Amino acid sequence: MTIDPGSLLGRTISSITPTDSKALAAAEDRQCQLTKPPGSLGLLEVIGCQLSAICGQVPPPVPTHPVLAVFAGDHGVYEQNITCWPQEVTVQMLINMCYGGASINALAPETGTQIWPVDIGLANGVPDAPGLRRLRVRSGTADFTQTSAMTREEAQRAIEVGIALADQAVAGGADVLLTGEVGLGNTTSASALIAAMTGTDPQLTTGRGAGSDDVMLQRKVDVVRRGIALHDPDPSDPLGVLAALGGLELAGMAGFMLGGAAHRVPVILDGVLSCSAALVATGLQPDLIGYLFAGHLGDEPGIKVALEALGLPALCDLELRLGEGSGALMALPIIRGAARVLRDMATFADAGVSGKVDE
Ligand SMILES: Cc1cc2ncn([C@H]3O[C@H](COP(=O)(O)O)[C@@H](O)[C@H]3O)c2cc1C
Ligand SMILES: O=C(O)c1cccnc1
Repeated sequence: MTIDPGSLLGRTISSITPTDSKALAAAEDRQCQLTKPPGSLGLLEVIGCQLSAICGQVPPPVPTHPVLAVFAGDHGVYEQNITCWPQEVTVQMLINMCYGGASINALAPETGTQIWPVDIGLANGVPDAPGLRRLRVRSGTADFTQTSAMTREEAQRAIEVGIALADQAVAGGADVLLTGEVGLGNTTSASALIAAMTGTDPQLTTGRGAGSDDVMLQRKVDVVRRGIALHDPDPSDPLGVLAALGGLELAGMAGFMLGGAAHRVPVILDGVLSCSAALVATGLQPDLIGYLFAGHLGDEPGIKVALEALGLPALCDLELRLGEGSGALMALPIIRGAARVLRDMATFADAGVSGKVDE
């Protein structure tokens, strides 16, 4: 793997350190002193401890300034008839997000989350729209069944767009980052990335995306197989895998994760697209894993495969199959709740509640 150590990606990778094991142990100790049977808050306790390990403090601060970056990109593999929607829906949905009409716009106010729509790789022109960030690296990927989706340089530049956005978000006060995307055809790219990075058969990583029927689903599996046969991707070279199979928005998400971890800020994954990006990003920097939360399980089979490989539990399952960042948004109150438990609960000693009876 050749990444220039002086590049933004190289510097970001080397600035990420493992999460704080002392703070983790202190948080675990505090969980046992709080007025509840130890472990009774289940995953909420695990999340709280992970938040402490991320920021190095017990209790951890309750995240109050969330930013959801929505990376939009088009896919050359669209040509293989792997989605049942017109390609122009990508740009149309990005514009819809700018004007407040997408699912994430409806869900974000519950947590005060800012939405940052980003053109990182749309195929065609994009009209002006409020809040749109124009950071295009190239105009859509190439069809990965024919050639590489993009060059290594483009893959790195797209990752660096994500890193720079995370830098900007944190500089502006963001204390938790959420990953989102839109890109018709992108579940095919994600299935390919997950299959390649985990060595799993594409039949097990490929799902129906935005509503493929049985025939289209089988075509998607075949397309993924062809892509993997053509490129023979090497999981020890995550940048090469990403360049071969795409997409630009997945690269942007990977960078956003790395950028968050470099600032010791938690990052919430969304569905199958961000899970595929997380495999690439943790391949580039394994210590990233301590900063990631898996927002939800969802319907796409690739999510389960990816989360098992990453070793991350999903925080909830609302049977979502939308993307955009919708599942990450729904997980945020759970993460906030976990931080509040460590901050606001009384200890047995403080509250005068008797401890467990020794047997
Ligand atoms: C109206 C609409 C809004 C969406 N918002 C997210 N997606 C989701 O569906 C797409 C992936 O599914 P596939 O791989 O089957 O094309 C991505 O854009 C993803 O964000 C949408 C899809 C549609 C149709
Ligand atoms: O898991 C997801 O995020 C997802 C599933 C289907 C379509 N688009 C996104």
